[in-house]
Amino acid sequence: MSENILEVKGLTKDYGDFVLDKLTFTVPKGVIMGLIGENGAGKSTTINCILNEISKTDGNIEIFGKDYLSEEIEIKDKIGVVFDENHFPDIFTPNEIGTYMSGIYSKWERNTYVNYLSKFELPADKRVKDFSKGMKVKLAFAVALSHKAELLILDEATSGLDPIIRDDILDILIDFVQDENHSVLVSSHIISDLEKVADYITFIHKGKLVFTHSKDELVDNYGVMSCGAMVFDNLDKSEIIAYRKEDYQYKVLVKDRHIAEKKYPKAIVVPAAIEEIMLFYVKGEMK
Ligand SMILES: Nc1ncnc2c1ncn2[C@@H]1O[C@H](COP(=O)(O)OP(=O)(O)OP(=O)(O)O)[C@@H](O)[C@H]1O
Repeated sequence: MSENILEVKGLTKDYGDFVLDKLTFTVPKGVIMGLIGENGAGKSTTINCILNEISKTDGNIEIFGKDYLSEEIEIKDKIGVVFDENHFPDIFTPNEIGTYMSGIYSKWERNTYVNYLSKFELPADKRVKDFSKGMKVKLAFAVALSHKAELLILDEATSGLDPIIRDDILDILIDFVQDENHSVLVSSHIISDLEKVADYITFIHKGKLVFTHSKDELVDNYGVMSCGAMVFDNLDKSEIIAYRKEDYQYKVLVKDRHIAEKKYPKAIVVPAAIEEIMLFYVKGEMK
């Protein structure tokens, strides 16, 4: 059995004016993979292709070592999904949704579901149409976490939640992957949340993969160097990912801050936060 829960190889979706272009990344067992990118980068397109909600133009996707298209029912049974919009018919109550889900998922756990409804303070007998947006998302989490899923796929799911419940959800995700057999693929604009919990980060920009790295590798190695024009002019192009010119100095994103520190003692080099790395790639200039 593969050590990867999800393998995406050369995934391409051509919308004409937008192309998700030969995206390749893997989600190993036991990890939380954060998917980042600007608005319109292609995160939802990637997730929708993975879930076969839209058809791909090209490429290969394997989940649990299997081709989605040939074993969709078995695979869907083991995936918990939360989007930022409501999944459930408005006229149902959480109790009715629980009954319905027990017929959908082979490993539905009513007690777990009832416990999550209580933990998330969701009224079991109120219709979903009268729920707030955050309550609907919490309900989707309760369902996703109550059928012994092995893979959670969350598309911008936590953005509408308050910081307290978001923190609870992050703890739940960390717990979820503890047994080393479960994984999470989570897209989010709240990069600080991903910084807290993700083991890997996959970054898409304008439909193309920028990188897929372990978070430790990013945090340990990437750096932002502040320097004057003289140092900047002498920098080797190959050492720089991108730079931004400020009033009196240059800010430069470097892949290996330890090398930069030694080589340019006059410059100040600090670790790069993931949000900064993303900003440099999207808004920075290349030398
Ligand atoms: N059904 C569609 N037909 C044509 N183009 C589409 C369709 N769905 C998405 N797109 C295009 O694909 C591109 C990527 O959109 P996508 O929703 O994947 O981005 P995203 O990274 O999830 O963005 P956001 O952070 O804003 O949610 C956009 O240019 C969008 O217009």
